[in-house]
Amino acid sequence: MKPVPGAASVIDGKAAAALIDSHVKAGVAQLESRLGRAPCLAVVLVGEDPASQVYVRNKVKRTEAAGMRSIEIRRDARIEEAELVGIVEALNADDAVDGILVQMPLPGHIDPYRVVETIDPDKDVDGLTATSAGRLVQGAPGLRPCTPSGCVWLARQALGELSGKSVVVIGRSILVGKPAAFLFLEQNCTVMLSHSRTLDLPEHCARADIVVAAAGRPEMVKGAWIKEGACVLDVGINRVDAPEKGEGGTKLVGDVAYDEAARRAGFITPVPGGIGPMTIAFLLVNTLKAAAARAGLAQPEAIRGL
Ligand SMILES: Nc1nc(=O)c2c([nH]1)NC[C@@H]1CN(c3ccc(C(=O)N[C@@H](CCC(=O)O)C(=O)O)cc3)C=[N+]21
Repeated sequence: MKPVPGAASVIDGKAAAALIDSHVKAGVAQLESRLGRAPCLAVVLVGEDPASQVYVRNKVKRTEAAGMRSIEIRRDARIEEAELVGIVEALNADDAVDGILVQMPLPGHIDPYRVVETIDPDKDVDGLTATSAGRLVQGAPGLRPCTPSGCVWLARQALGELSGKSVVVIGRSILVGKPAAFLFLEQNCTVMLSHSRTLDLPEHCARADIVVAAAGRPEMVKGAWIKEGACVLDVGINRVDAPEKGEGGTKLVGDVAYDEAARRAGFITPVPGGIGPMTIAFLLVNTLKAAAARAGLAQPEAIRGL
């Protein structure tokens, strides 16, 4: 792909995710006979948050479409921490379960760290446990967080070899910002990890070949900050009021002021239809990887390099 000045190529995350899903499906077919069963992802959803319900439904649908087994465990928001920990322990002990995802956020009376740390690191398809984070930092084999994996994959599609490129990551969350910094470092990028206390963020962005916006603040990254031709990856998914859609209307926007940024960027991901679908694609990739690794089998050819 070649950038056109003044008109960014819009990265189609849905199409990219569909391509990765098809590789996963082929990989499942390659692995299944040696495994003697389908790879299996278990999703645990606590409470009734409507956005979470949508994501979980999408995950289940795409897991099954790729030929994998899906287990969905739903519990009332009043569940006690010990019971939730018990559910995770049972999934750890179940040899037919390859991946465990506990949907965040959890209700306030539950310590998310305690629950996450219960997950067997070899089944940690979110890459959220301290063990997975340590493996990433050390460059050791392990499961990597899905959203940052999607960011790196799309940046490689857009820009090719990433070695030496400068990256500004905005946001230092455990699930996205911090692992994104280390995954781009693994690609030999020069990484700046910025956050709410960073001074002169526009000046840092102006030098970045790749901007990863993951602060959770609607449209905070302005078009004028973006270097001509840069690759802008918008991780934010913010539901905001949209009075133009009538009373009570809402819409989804990212962390990037899209229209402005698209006039300067070489490549940009939209919201929705950008990074979001890639997150689920890499969740499926991780489930397949976990299934192979746990069985002591080689990674299926179809997902090599993912
Ligand atoms: N343990 C855990 N792991 C997660 O990975 C995790 C989580 N908890 N809690 C919630 C967030 C959110 N998340 C999304 C995944 C896909 C889309 C996605 O595919 N969005 C579509 C549709 C958006 C829409 O229309 O609502 C898009 O951006 O095009 C969005 C959000 C994963 N999360």
